[in-house]
Amino acid sequence: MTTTTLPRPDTAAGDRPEPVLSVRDLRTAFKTSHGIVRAVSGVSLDVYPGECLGVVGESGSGKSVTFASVMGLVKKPGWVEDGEILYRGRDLTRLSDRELRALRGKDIAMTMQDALTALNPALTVGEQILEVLRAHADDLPRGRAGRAEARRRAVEMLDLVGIPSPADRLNEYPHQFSGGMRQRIMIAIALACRPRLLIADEPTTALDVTIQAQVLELIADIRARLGMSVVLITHDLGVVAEHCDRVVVMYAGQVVETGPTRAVISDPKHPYTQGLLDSIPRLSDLSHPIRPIQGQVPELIDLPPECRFIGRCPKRTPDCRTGIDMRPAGPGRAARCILVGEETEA
Ligand SMILES: Nc1ncnc2c1ncn2[C@@H]1O[C@H](COP(=O)(O)OP(=O)(O)OP(=O)(O)O)[C@@H](O)[C@H]1O
Ligand code: NI
Repeated sequence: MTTTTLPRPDTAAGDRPEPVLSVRDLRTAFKTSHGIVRAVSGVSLDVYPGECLGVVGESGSGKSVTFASVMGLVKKPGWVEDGEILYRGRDLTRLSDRELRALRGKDIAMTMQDALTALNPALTVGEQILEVLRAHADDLPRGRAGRAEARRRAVEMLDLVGIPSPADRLNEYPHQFSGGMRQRIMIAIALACRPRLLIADEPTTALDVTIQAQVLELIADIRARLGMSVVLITHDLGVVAEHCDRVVVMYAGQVVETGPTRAVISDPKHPYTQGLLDSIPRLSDLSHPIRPIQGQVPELIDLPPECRFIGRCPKRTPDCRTGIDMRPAGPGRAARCILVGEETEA
């Protein structure tokens, strides 16, 4: 398939700076006993300085694998087959493990979907933050002064994420914290070296609604204070609507729609995005009944070239069998649907 050229985001407000992160035509696969699972097939996206980008899609659409690829954390039987991952102009797919380790935490940090398994149960939260600081903070003095300074920063981080009495709680283990607090701790660890880019993978799935809102507010607040970019991975378009400047909608390992959040939500161009909207009570037009998208995500093995949404699409036509690349769909927008061009011309 040809390389997808994404339109630049709306530049009406002035020229956009260069993206912090540019993913181009990324392909990541897993070898399984059933065949090769193509979890990510040709994903392209950009993250701009200071923005919050939402990445949304149902379970299994390839959100986590896309960003595990960015972090160089895809493990066997998986591998990155092809594509470019440009971080401030450097292609991360060409870096050695050592160079990638140096970058992780310091430049790009990711909080994992499952806070309990991502934290080390055998180390206190203080030790885990100090580990990151020791590995990356090159401005720390040597010896005792350095240790004291690292500790001070660890307390500051726990305080920043809203953990009460941070100096005391530094010496506690992950299991001594609630689910919401563990998510905060993971964010504290991720932020310890003040990365330029934070990738938050489903930071709120396991949390109750009030705590969810708190964690998202916290990320927004820190983003504003530290001026970093955030990628918020979620299956909840409602979360995207509230917190993200732009959105990337993924389906079956591909990007199917991208654009400024407000534009995409008020006028979705891809039937899958429309389907996601209709399945969310808060966002769907209340004059229509709320309905989940019928059918299932196709198995990602030996997929034909046709549109991957064809089996579930209420608007499918015989032409959808040929498959399609992303098409421009308005300022800063693109969608992978043959109806897009026709609609604009009509
Ligand atoms: N270790 C693995 N072995 C085989 N296939 C895998 C593996 N990890 C992921 N996959 C495949 O990649 C697909 C995409 O997974 P991914 O975790 O990226 O989805 P996701 O969009 O993050 O979903 P969720 O919302 O459930 O987190 C999965 O459906 C699965 O088929
Ligand atoms: Ni995931």
